[in-house]
Amino acid sequence: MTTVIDGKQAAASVIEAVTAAAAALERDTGRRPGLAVVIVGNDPASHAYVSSKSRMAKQCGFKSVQHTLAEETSQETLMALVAELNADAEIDGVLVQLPLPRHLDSDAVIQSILPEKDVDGLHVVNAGKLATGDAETGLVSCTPAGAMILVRQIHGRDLSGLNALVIGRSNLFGKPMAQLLLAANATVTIGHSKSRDLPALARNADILVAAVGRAEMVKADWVKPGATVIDVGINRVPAPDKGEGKTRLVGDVAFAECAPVAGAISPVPGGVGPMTIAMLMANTVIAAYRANGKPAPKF
Ligand SMILES: Nc1nc2c(c(=O)[nH]1)N[C@@H](CN(C=O)c1ccc(C(=O)N[C@@H](CCC(=O)O)C(=O)O)cc1)CN2
Repeated sequence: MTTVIDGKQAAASVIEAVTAAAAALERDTGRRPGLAVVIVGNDPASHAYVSSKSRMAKQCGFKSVQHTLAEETSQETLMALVAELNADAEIDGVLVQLPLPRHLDSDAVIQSILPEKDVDGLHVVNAGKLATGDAETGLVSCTPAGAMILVRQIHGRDLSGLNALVIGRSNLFGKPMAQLLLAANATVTIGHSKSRDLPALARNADILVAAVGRAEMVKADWVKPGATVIDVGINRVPAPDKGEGKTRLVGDVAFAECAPVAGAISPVPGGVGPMTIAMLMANTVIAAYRANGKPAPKF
């Protein structure tokens, strides 16, 4: 029987623990964790994600600040805002929603966030700490951290002897996911658009993580029987059955055909997606504990 991994339930458990940790910090220090979320432009999906982040931060008992900037915002204005948030003692976490409009240099903006406030885990200092195994002082990118919690539900903390394939090599997901799997002792391969035979690599994987951004690309004959399949894709495709112009959300994995072959599989929606926001809250509470000189909770 295939296990369908419930990301909403896992996210709810993380949020419960974050809320308790935030309340304990406020009791001890009189300070609540503070999260600032910055969005530039008009992308409707990004606005929806940012609203969820701000709402969830409030629900967790944080000070929650949202900065909504116009599409034509200059690099200087955005960097000045990040500098202001870096200097704000009430703000523990700064997140700039991606993607930014094309005229802006995302990397320069992300690298200007103080590493200790980089709750997206994208600063080179945090990426470097992850790569060198420093889990104690760094911050890990939210989606891979969340995906790893789902993997742990199935396999526990030690992945010794298991082959893992991560399809995708982005800084936001593929690279940190591979590092987390490696740190848990898996034998890790990173596949991407230039890999010679992705289906063959996938068939060798006990843990198959798909983050390619191509709707339902992973087919049933890519999946090793009994494998754990983690789908990180978020693709909107036309859904004429729902009415003209309507869309539905699908992952990078063809769920209906892969589920019967897999041992465990995360759905889209309701799998990794909800974990992204939960882990952002976890990173913010971790940053707040550290800023107050207290040992940070683990998630
Ligand atoms: N600065 C960042 N930008 C972006 C990140 C990020 O981690 N940091 N990730 C994505 C978008 N994202 C959060 O920002 C995100 C994506 C998806 C979900 C989610 O809960 N998805 C639901 C479905 C939601 C829907 O119906 O559209 C699910 O999969 O169940 C949360 C957050 C890019 N930008």
